[in-house]
Amino acid sequence: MTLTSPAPLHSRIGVLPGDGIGPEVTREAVRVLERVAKHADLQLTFTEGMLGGCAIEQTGTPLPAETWELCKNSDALLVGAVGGEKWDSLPAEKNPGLGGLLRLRRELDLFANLRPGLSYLPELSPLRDVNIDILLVREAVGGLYFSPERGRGVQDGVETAWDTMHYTAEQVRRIGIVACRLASERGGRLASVDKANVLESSKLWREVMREVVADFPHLEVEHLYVDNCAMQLVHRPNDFDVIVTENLFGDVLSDEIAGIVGSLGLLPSGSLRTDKFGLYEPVHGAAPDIAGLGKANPSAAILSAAMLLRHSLDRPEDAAVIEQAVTTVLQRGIRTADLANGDIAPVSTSAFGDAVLAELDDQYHAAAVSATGHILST
Ligand SMILES: NC(=O)C1=CN([C@@H]2O[C@H](COP(=O)(O)OP(=O)(O)OC[C@H]3O[C@@H](n4cnc5c(N)ncnc54)[C@H](O)[C@@H]3O)[C@@H](O)[C@H]2O)C=CC1
Ligand SMILES: CC(C)CC(=O)C(=O)O
Ligand SMILES: [Mg+2]
Repeated sequence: MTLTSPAPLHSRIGVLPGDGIGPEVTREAVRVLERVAKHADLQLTFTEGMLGGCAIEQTGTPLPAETWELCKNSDALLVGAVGGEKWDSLPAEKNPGLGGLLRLRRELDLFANLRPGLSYLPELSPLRDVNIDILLVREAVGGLYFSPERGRGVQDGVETAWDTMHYTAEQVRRIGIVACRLASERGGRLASVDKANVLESSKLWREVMREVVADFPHLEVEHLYVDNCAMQLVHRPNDFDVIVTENLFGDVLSDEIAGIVGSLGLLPSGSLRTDKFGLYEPVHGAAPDIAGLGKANPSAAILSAAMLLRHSLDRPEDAAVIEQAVTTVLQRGIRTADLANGDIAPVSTSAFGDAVLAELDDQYHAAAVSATGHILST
């Protein structure tokens, strides 16, 4: 999707690896971008910053001022993941998720969180006959995660906690328009997901979405309650094209889509606004259960780097080369532990990255050869 002006020739990438497997998978994504830069004559500079639990340990806050400066002085951000048991129950401003990553998305107004779920290899799905190409469009700066009223206390003698789901019509409208435009560029089908039989915020969501889709009469539109959508995704996954939904529902449904594709390690994301700036990160979290073991699948991080090239740097061809390289490596049976089965011995995170780099070299070499005809003279 093109939202505005061309990217500069030299681009500054802010890298926030975060916690758990974040640094392991981000390292592979940076290696891939460096290799693409070499082949495709791109000038990229990478500057690393702290976000999340690692930042709390060093500075006492999940989003330190230096990180904020780095973000403001970058053309795009590559993020790993944040969080861990040690910090997850800290109060909002100290919490790696809420006070770190979510705050960053919100303060940078990165409202359009695109989460593509693609059957890179249909056989990886735990379901039969699945071949999906779903784009989940998640509203990312409103809703329950940014409750204007949240809290905990004793009310009428009863221990109580509360969060409030809050949306303005304008917040719904702008994400709705993005989703309709994307659906128009893709398969022409849109599912708007809410819980309008119960929630006031969802009643508004549905009313506004009905108004928005009226301007896109060529789209085939369905409005689904989120519980039904969760079921339909398993029942008829191939029927979905673009799904648009609010923040919490999108968070949950994107993990479900990852499960349908075959692993959380396969789903990338990009959080965009109306200029070229974007934040790119895997859908998965910090996975403390496998952190430091070299077991993490770096595909989601690498594919997020591809999204960065496509959406922030106007390099769709290079993005496609990365996506093809990841697909080819998976097809060759080179897989990390989350995707290996009895017949396939798993490779490490960095070995998977090496295989993607080798594939990139092959693809760029083949493209150069076919452009010059050089192969005929060797
Ligand atoms: N975007 C972010 O920064 C997110 C952070 N989190 C944080 O991450 C921590 C763990 O949360 P969980 O609910 O366990 O979610 P998670 O996404 O980290 O892990 C869920 C399951 O998927 C596996 N998994 C995730 N990514 C993988 C990869 N690349 N390769 C192979 N397996 C992978 C994990 O090993 C785990 O079994 C928590 O502290 C949570 O707050 C959770 C979700 C998103
Ligand atoms: C910090 C978490 C709420 C992030 C998350 O799970 C997500 O954005 O998918
Ligand atoms: Mg999530």
